Amino acid sequence: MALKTLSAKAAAALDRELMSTGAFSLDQLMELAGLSVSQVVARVHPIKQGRRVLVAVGPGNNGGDGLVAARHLFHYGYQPAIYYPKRPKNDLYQRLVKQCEDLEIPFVDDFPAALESTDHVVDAIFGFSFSGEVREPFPAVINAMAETKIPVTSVDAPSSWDIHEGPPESGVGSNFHPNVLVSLTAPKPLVQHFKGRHFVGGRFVAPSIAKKYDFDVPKYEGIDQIVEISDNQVKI
Ligand SMILES: NC(=O)C1=CN([C@@H]2O[C@H](COP(=O)(O)OP(=O)(O)OC[C@H]3O[C@@H](n4cnc5c(N)ncnc54)[C@H](O)[C@@H]3O)[C@@H](O)[C@H]2O)[C@H](O)CC1
Ligand SMILES: [K+]
Repeated sequence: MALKTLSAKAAAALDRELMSTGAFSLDQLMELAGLSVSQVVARVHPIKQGRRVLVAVGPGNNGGDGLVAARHLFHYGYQPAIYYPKRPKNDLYQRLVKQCEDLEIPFVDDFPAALESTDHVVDAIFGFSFSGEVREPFPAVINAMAETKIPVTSVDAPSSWDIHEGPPESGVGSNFHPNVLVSLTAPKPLVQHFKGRHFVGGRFVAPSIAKKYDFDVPKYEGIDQIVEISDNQVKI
């Protein structure tokens, strides 16, 4: 099966469709997206390789996926820590933070310092709504993720990459190549520039909606929320 990519515009429209005609709430979609991310981390970084996972959380829904993933990882036995410098006031994010606080997951302020004591990193800073040049305080975070030897799993997009064109030619993000990518619902065109392990997650799209948006739902096995795919399965 050839997996088609979704443009940033189509991915945003799909999200709106799932929450209107699809009758999902944002909480539900984010829970399933974050659950997929947690399953990918557990698959690529089994707990015996180290329990500590640093989750970098951005200001939008990509960040929300990261908060959900941190909660699930805690319940699997990992020791997550969360870097969340820009916190919107909205109720959904506040509830996700409270759920993590109740688990005593630490919130850290100094991302480069936190990188010194972790075994894996989740990049949940920006997803399909990222555009332009990376604004403060995120350039130092992207640079640190680009330079570290610790494996990085990016949620939906390597943060700072253009959703269609991939890594910027110069400046922040030009040298950022995460080890693992979890595309949510469908890969975005930037995957043609991505060389690491690639998974699709977000097992919630009805066939009728996928057909309307002209993409294929990958074949998930059993009860898995994720499926690993190879480069030659993706059609740009
Ligand atoms: N259908 C699904 O699979 C679902 C996907 N989800 C995830 O949601 C993101 C998209 O979320 P959205 O809130 O639209 O945007 P982002 O998180 O990508 O980013 C918006 C956020 O970032 C700020 N921003 C944008 N550009 C910059 C910049 N250059 N510098 C600094 N800050 C920037 C902007 O102001 C916003 O605050 C998708 O990728 C999935 O990960 C959902 O969970 C639902 C289900
Ligand atoms: K990301």
